[in-house]
Amino acid sequence: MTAVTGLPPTMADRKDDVTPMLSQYVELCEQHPDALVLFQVGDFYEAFCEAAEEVARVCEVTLTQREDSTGEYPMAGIPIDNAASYLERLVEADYRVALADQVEDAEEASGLVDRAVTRVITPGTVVEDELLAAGSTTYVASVVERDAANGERDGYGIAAVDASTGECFVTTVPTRGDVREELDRIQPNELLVAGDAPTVAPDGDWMESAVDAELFEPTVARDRLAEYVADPDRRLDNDAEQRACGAVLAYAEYTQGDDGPLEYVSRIRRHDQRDQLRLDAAALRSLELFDNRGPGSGETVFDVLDETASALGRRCLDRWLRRPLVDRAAIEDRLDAVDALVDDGVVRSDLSDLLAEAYDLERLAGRVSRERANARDLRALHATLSIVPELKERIADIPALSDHHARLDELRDVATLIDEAISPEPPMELTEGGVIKQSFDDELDALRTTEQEGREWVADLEATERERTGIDSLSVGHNQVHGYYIEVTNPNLDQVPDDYTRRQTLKNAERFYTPELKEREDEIFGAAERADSLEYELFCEVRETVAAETDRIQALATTIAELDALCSFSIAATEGDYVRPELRAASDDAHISIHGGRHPVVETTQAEFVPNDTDLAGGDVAIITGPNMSGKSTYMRQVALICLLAQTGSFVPAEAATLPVLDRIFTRVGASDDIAGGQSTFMREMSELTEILHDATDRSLVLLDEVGRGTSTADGLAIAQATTEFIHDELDATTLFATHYHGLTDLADEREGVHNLHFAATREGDDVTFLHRVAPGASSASYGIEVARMAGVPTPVVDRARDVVATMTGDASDSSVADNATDAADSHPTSDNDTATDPAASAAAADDALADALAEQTLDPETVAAVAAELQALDIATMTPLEALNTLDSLRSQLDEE
Ligand SMILES: Nc1ncnc2c1ncn2[C@@H]1O[C@H](COP(=O)(O)OP(=O)(O)OP(=O)(O)O)[C@@H](O)[C@H]1O
Repeated sequence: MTAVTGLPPTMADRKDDVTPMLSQYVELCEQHPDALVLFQVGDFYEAFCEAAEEVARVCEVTLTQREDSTGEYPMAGIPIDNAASYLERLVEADYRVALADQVEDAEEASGLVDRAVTRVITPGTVVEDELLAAGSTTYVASVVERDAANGERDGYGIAAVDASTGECFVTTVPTRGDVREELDRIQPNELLVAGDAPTVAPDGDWMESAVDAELFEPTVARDRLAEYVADPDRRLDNDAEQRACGAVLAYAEYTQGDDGPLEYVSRIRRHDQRDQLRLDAAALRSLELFDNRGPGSGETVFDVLDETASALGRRCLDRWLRRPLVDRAAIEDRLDAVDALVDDGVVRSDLSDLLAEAYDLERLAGRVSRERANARDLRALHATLSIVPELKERIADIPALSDHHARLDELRDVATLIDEAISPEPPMELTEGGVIKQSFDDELDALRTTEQEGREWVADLEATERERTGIDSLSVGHNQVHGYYIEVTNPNLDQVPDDYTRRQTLKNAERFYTPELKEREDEIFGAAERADSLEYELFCEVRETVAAETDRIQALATTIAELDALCSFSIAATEGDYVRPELRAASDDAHISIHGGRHPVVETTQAEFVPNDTDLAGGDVAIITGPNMSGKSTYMRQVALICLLAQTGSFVPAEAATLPVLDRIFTRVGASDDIAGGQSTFMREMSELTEILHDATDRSLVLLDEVGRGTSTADGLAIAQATTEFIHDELDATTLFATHYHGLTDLADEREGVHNLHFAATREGDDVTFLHRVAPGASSASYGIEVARMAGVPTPVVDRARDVVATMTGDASDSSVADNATDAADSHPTSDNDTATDPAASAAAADDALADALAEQTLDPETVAAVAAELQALDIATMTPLEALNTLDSLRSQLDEE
């Protein structure tokens, strides 16, 4: 089903013959051709014709038929009071939803109520609290290629804005690969593109939104930016940054109802890739920082570290993990603060308790500035401000937090204003009174007194009139239609005084008013009405005064957020038994030295996690071998994560760690771990490898996990070996390389900086136990068949596989050759064992022998052709390993029969 935006086709056909109300709808639809327009009719947002069908389908609401003087047409509506969940569905279905609200009071409107689009809701610019997860970020981003023809250097300008908090930043990156890396880090919900502008949009989880190319025009963009920063040319690095940033801001303005610049976007930050530890997309993914796609698991590194108490802190932690630091002094500052909080359990828990009372100041500031904050929001702001003095007091004696102490602005003026002006428990509605406190405004107090006195007078009226008239059953009441009345039952009507005027006749009684009651009534309602609207005016004034302090509120939000993130690090460190890493001096090489290191996530899932040491001098390459499932990947990731966490300022899961400040972490996981994607996975693996070989430096950490396995064994090994040699000889990047290519381990003999490490396993009978302990030297057996058996591969296949191994190692008489390969790791803890007893070496020899034998053999060309055709027809990407193994076996037997 194609999406329905703008004017629904059926409505377009009859647009000249619709009621005035629908012609308003037509006009608004035409003004928003890319959005699905929801049109307020009373308490509902309605859509018509094809748009109605779509709303009914996506939101699962009833499709009805509306009939008016011009005919019948489909209509579907969602209740405004409960719109959030429906809007969420529409946005999830990739719609931009334009809300056309009634912008006049229906009772006051003369004729048709005026409507206007007040908000366009899109995945990247949602600001409604109900639609946003607490502590999350929602960015709309855009990427513009630099104009080489214009004398600019190659590269791309990237900008992103979070319309709910006003956070806005730009950066410039040199290559397309870097664009991808930056977008993976930002994780925008929406990416703006324009056909006629040099926008770039790599595939990703974001929704692509086509916008008018004009937004990217250099002069248009610069003019827009000038509304936000004093000197765009100085603040932003180049034309592409300006164009990208101008466009995202224009789009954010459009979605907020096009009321001009967003005041709460008070600064535009520039990120420079060189100022942060760079993580490529593969690293973000495979280190499972934010997303754990592993089977049966769910926790991410973020989850383990997240002990934040507030949404502000959560967002800050997220930012820190996405952008670890490279500035030693800044890292040490954070570590000092965490250290101090680890040492002082009382302050730590007090801080955490206090921070839990902080509301989301970043979003509050956004709402205040957009004039969307209600009285409860201001009270929430006040509640947050009121914890600041105590926060200050708590951290006053901690030197490592002196900067935060100085930055904690109590915003007393704002706090006092809100406290004096806004009722402690105000209603949601702003126009029905109860918002402004007594004694804040004399005129308001006078009006409320008049109202109050009037009501008291009315309350006393019953007694007074009973006495005056002698009618004991006389009562005073009020209803919406007739206002105040005096009710007298029919039997007493003869006692009614002359100044009573009849207002309403009931079955058993008559209702009256007196001139004075009428006068009081006018007074009461007049005063109440004026008071309500005065309250609204006063509220708006207070909100405006607060909005003028947006910068200070945002600065306070940043400080509180940082304190929360630091506190979270200290809690995670205490609970997880982490230590403070020691950073090497800048001049030292990239030597990584970890004692008793652990993987922060895997250790939480294992009853007994085995800690492992790491000692890699800068530029060292560790070739890691070992059976499947023995812990190679976990080990490599734990080394990378320990380095990464240290550079975010966190303590690390180890007994001790002395670490360099890295510039980049690269990870490449061999093909078939990400089978999806269409592109040949091997091709992708190689192009990612290319990036490493171009960009890694002597301060980079490179993790290679089974790189090369997407192609034939010989080619794979050749590539793996050449890669290792290049990294070692040319790049000097510290590298961990997990591989099943045992041939690679020979490199350790040839090159000084190449070491072998292996993971051992023990075997008893058919049972393999993994020790998960890293040891020097190469592993001797791969235990692949054992793992296949443990995974449930049927016995005939396992047995056959053993036979094949046995044949290849030239020992056909012993089908349990794998058993013979007792754990060489235990008996030969170092690799360089005698090749004659090394099954890996004998397997290689067997390979050669088999190849020779095959070469000598004369096979029937027809059979060979048939096997080749069958091989070519295989759709390997969709086969299970078991099917592959069986097919291979059957192909082999066809040749064997020859
Ligand atoms: N140090 C450890 N202590 C305890 N358990 C561990 C340890 N390391 C890994 N494990 C467990 O072993 C499992 C397999 O680890 P991992 O994926 O690292 O193995 P691998 O050698 O990389 O396997 P493959 O070669 O198949 O990719 C992990 O999911 C975890 O449950």
